[in-house]
Amino acid sequence: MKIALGSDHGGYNLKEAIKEYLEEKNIAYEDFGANSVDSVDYPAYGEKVAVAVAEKKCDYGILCCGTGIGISLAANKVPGIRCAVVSDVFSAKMSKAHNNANMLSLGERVVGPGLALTIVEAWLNTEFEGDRHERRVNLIGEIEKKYNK
Ligand SMILES: O=C(CO)[C@H](O)[C@H](O)COP(=O)(O)O
Repeated sequence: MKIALGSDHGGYNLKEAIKEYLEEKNIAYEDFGANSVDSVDYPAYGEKVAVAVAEKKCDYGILCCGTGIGISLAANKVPGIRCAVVSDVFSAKMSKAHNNANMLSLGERVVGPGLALTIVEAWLNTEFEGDRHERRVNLIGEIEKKYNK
């Protein structure tokens, strides 16, 4: 399993903490930046990570910005991406189990590092349940196709 990671300046420190966590767990990752807390614009980082996931260069993507919102909005513009902004463990599990989210987005200004890493662990360790949820996820894909012409 390989994880694509990205952040803006507002999520940089959380991204670094997630890198440490992944290293401890021997999970491979690729860091698409940002590379410091110097101010940058989040859409480029959301896009880079989303493209790596959509093109299957990485299995999953994890994004961080101040709230997790802006960078996820950018990622969700890339076809095939289902990026969930999450700040609790239940939603993290459900975003994978029911929504088959292939990307997770966290807000460094919203969740502390302890909770954020618990969310990452829960998300990575939850499987998509398929069945009726597969039908619904496919319907999301149909909407995407309808408007991406
Ligand atoms: O959360 C974010 C986007 O959703 C950004 O991290 C946040 O907007 C950056 O703000 P600032 O430039 O004031 O540090």
